[in-house]
Amino acid sequence: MYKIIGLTGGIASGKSTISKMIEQLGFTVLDADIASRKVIEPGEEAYTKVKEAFGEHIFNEDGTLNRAELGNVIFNNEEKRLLLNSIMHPAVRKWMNDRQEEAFKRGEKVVFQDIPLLFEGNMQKSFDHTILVYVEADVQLQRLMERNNFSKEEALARIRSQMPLSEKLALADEVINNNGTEEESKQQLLNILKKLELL
Ligand SMILES: CC(C)(COP(=O)(O)OP(=O)(O)OC[C@H]1O[C@@H](n2cnc3c(N)ncnc32)[C@H](O)[C@@H]1OP(=O)(O)O)[C@@H](O)C(=O)NCCC(=O)NCCS
Ligand SMILES: Nc1ncnc2c1ncn2[C@@H]1O[C@H](COP(=O)(O)OP(=O)(O)O)[C@@H](O)[C@H]1O
Repeated sequence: MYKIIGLTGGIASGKSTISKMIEQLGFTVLDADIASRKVIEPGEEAYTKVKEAFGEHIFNEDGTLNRAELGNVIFNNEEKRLLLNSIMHPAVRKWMNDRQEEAFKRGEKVVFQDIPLLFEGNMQKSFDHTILVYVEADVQLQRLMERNNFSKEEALARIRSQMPLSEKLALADEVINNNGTEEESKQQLLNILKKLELL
């Protein structure tokens, strides 16, 4: 039987950190952030649609997406964010599902999908299990400001565009509390994978 595991959290909660650990154990992890970069390369369908919807000013002179500019637009304007989501998310889902099929054809039995907006998109039914990477709000803010060199306002605008992690707790099957050290989180991950009989 094939298994599909959803890994989620919030911005800077530690999804990539946990994803790396999962990959080191030999599993395939598909990353929705990578998918969202692929589907907006020049020539792709989402590229044309985003250009029509948002205009030339969010693109660089070489035609590539100016990510900082589009980020400034959508993290400060809910209507525009939902518009971008409506263009990007079907393309991201298709990219992820195509890669997943390839992994299963290679003979893999389990695939993880790292999706920041899994619960916002009400996608839990598509997964056999969901794992939430959780941190307290103050830790999330601190780590985001440090990782991206964001001001408090820039960081809060991004955090507030997502469902609070405290609300995601009730929706997840399994939780990794990533407030502590990476080693502590790794131990929690191993326990969950053993419980799910994946190790
Ligand atoms: C707006 C955008 C161009 C900004 O690009 P960027 O500055 O390079 O930022 P990233 O793509 O690395 O995104 C940073 C984080 O913002 C959050 N984020 C991205 N798009 C978001 C959205 N539409 N709504 C809420 N949060 C979003 C994610 O949590 C993301 O990843 P992380 O949790 O792994 O840190 C880009 O985020 C984008 O294309 N977003 C739309 C696609 C999307 O919804 N992606 C999320 C996964 S499907
Ligand atoms: N347990 C931890 N202790 C200290 N720093 C951490 C821990 N987990 C993640 N980080 C750091 O916090 C930031 C956000 O983690 P990251 O894995 O990039 O989150 P996400 O993929 O959810 O956005 C990164 O700079 C990362 O190195």
